[in-house]
Amino acid sequence: MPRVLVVDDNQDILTACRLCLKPHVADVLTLANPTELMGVLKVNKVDLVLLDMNFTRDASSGEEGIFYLKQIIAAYPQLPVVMMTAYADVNLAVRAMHLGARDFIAKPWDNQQLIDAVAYVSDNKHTANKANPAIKSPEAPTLIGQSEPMQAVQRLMEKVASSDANVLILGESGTGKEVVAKSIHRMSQRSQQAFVAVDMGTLPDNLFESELFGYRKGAFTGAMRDSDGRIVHAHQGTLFLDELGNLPLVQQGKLLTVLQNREVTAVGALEAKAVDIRLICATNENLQQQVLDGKFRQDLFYRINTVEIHLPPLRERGEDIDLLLDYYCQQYAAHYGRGELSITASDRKWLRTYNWPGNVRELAHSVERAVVLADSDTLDFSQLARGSSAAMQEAAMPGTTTQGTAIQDASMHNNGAGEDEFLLEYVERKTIQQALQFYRGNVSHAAKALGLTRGAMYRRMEKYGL
Ligand SMILES: Nc1ncnc2c1ncn2[C@@H]1O[C@H](COP(=O)(O)OP(=O)(O)OP(=O)(O)O)[C@@H](O)[C@H]1O
Repeated sequence: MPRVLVVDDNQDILTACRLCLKPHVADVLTLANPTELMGVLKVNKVDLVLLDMNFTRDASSGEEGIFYLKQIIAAYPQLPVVMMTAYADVNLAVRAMHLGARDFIAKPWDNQQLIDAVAYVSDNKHTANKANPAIKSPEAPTLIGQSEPMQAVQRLMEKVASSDANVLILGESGTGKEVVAKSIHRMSQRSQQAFVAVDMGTLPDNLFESELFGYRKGAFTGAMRDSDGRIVHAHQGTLFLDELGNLPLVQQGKLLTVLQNREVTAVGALEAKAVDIRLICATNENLQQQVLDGKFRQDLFYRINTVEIHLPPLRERGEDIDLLLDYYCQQYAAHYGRGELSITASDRKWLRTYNWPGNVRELAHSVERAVVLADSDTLDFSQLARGSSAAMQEAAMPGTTTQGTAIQDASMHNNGAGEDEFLLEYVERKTIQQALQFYRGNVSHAAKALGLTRGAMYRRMEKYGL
């Protein structure tokens, strides 16, 4: 049973959470002052954090909640965080989940919803959100792909795996750079050692050194014990630095020193520690151009790109689209306990020509959504098709595809990549469901709480089959 920390500056909410959760979890810790959050996490073992979005200092923007969420994720990437939002905060909930919150619950909730949310996240604590798992588990999904460009990638991976050469993986977002990194690790002689992934894109500047190099007790306020950094964790294994293109120049210099000397000095330490790591980096930026623009150090670039692997975008992988559709259809059908599901020939034809801006990640999410929403044993991709034509229309004539309310506003900001769309729909559906449950099925009350007209509410209920 999990130990839960509830962070909210409203004492009534803390008391209500404690009373409601106590019989269902190992322990409930409560904290009214969020500035003490990181200190509390340092000295208490906690399995889940329930974090309010809106603190009184900054009552309505949610920025403070986002700020604390980022802090937790940077310092404790595996710790699940469930955000507590208000009904109108659909945008914020989507943003928080993008940043790595595992789930959200909208206020006001009824007790069962709170208990269910905590139980769900603790049961699924290993199914990490994409933005969250900075130290990622080494079980890599199979790299699916038979197309000519993917066969070339496979051949290169096999060659490079047996060496200790540094590898730079380049490709658009969602093309599978992390899957490739994990596969190389698995095929390498280091496979029995750690695979440590660090998302440089979400690592705050001020935590760069302490996270990567570690720190000694007393090195700075709050450093209450010695801590090894991620590089030491990866000793004898593989260190995967994701989103390297975003690293500021000063930090590039520090990283280069470690790579050159093959040793790290923890913050506050007098002596360096020798490390033996295999380095794999990934980025969707054009690093060569960044070198030319003076944004990326040339010496670091040469050190990390001993072997470069270019992952082609999904739209250039031809028959792989069919393979991936089948693979994910099977996976999700099994996961959601559905029987055999199929995709019509005409849908397949369209899916082969769709340009998949979010690449394999978008395909996986689209199939998952279609499986979840399937009313028959044939998957329906019309939502994806509608989304893509709306996005094209929006690109051609901005402003023509959007309307008014809080919930509709949220979709305006998220009409781009498939992942955003998926999260938005998840958040929207769950918020509506929760409001209906809270108001015991009274549509008018729920619609009012959500800031929707009854018509808009019914349209959404129909869309989500509620
Ligand atoms: N060839 C593939 N076969 C099966 N699954 C894949 C493949 N490529 C990617 N995926 C899946 O697609 C999703 C995105 O992959 P991954 O995170 O490796 O992409 P990425 O290029 O690292 O993205 P980003 O640049 O956004 O970090 C994951 O769920 C991954 O399992």
